[in-house]
Amino acid sequence: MFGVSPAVLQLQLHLPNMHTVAFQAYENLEDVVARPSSSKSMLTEYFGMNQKYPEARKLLYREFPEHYRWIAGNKKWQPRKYKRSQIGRLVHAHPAEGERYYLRVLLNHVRGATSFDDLKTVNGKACGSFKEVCEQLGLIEDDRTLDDCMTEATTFQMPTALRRLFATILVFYEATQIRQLWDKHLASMSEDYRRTQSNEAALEQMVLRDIRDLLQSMGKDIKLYGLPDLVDADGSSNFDNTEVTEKRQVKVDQEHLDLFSCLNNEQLAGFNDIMDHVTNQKSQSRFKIPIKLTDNSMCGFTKHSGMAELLKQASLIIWDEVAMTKRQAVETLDRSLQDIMECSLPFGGKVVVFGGDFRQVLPVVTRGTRAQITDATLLRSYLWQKIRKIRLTRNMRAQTDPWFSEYLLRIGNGTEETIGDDYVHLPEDIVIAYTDDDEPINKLIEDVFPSLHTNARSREYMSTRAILSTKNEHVDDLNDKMISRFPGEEKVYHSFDYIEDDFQNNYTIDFLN
Ligand SMILES: Nc1ncnc2c1ncn2[C@@H]1O[C@H](COP(=O)(O)OP(=O)(O)OP(=O)(O)O)[C@@H](O)[C@H]1O
Repeated sequence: MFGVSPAVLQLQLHLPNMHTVAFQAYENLEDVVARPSSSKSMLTEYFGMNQKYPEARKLLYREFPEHYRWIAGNKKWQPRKYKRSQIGRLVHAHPAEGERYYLRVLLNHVRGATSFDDLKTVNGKACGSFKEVCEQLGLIEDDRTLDDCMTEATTFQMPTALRRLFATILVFYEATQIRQLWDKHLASMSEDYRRTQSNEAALEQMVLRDIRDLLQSMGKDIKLYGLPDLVDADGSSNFDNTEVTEKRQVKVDQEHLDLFSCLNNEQLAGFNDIMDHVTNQKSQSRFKIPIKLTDNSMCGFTKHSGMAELLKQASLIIWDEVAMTKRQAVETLDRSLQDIMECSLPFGGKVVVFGGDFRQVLPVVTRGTRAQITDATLLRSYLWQKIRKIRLTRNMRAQTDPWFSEYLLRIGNGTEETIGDDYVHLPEDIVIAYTDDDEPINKLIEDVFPSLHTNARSREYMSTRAILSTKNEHVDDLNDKMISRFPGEEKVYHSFDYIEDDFQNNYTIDFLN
């Protein structure tokens, strides 16, 4: 329930010749590269405009969209006839990206650059890198910047993100005062561990171990950086690794354990069946499955990572709502577990429990046919035959309404009488009659959100009801109608784009809004 005004245009940011070029799969790459438009981007054309028009040079790159319109099809900037409120935002660049980050700093401060080389020239003298230009113009200061970077990050990032940032700084920056940086930021980097560990030495070891693992994943050794000694630096671990420690610390609510006594017969039989296969402790998990799935993809953790260790130790893996998961994701986990466990049984011999209902939502296959969607489900996997099926058929959610519960089951099982092939008759009491005006929508809102005006501030009331819709435009329409029924005045919150005396570029736009 919010809007952004004025509209924002994302501005491309790239080093020379590193911009993206779109092409069709069937096109010849040499032809694509030779095409004149392939060498153009928002940034190169911004330089081009500065070469041609002196008035353009008064603007920063990010101010450009307020005065010029980007014509994406022709890849060119065109002066705006009417001033329309659109503002530009340079896409984010992390300091660890090096030159691209410094290019971003420069574009945010230098007006009228006519080329990358022009941007690299200070007082007529060519510099070797964008970083050097930033230093010459006083836009960055080395170690202080790193300290500022960590300090800024502590205000809005979680300790895990801070540890990653610290490791990144070590790898990508030639920081000279690493130990001071460590001492100053250790407390923020260990904040999450502090909840379960009060011993300072042990805390320091926990953070060090994380940093070691992060550095290792970037191909570096923690011993290079002069940090405090790591007790288990040789790998003879006195401690478990982070993933295992965290999961072992998860406390299960008594309330949840007590649910066991309420299980119905089917549920109890299923529970016993599963527990027969499991001896030790439960563990739910996340697997770092890659987004692009192929028949050979593997999970994104290495065999010696914390995640692999956690999976090795897990007695049970639960994967819920598997009906909407592409089978390739499950097959990826199968391959990875076989690899980790060095065992060719399905899932490397681990007990995996899948929950789901194929009568509910199936996987999303973009513009897929019915056959392609079905093919993406676990039902079509080589694994399906090997999976033991436990069926839960009693509807416990609607048990106070046996008629509705039976009705849903009949629809799910395809035994409810249909009109044509696809339509079923809905009971009158859940239908709102359609008329050509706003009346049905108003009635829907009143049925789902009765007395909205008086209840709008109740968290319980607002969080236990929702209206679902098929299209965004309907959602926007419903939102507008509902907001107009809210008590109180509408408020507009403004964000700030820059801090006036921020000469060191400590507060980037992304941080401010
Ligand atoms: N044995 C039981 N006794 C009482 N209530 C139960 C029992 N089993 C389930 N329920 C209730 O039924 C509702 C549905 O349970 P649950 O979410 O576990 O079902 P589900 O099959 O996973 O649902 P979905 O199809 O949405 O995934 C919950 O409110 C739960 O508390």
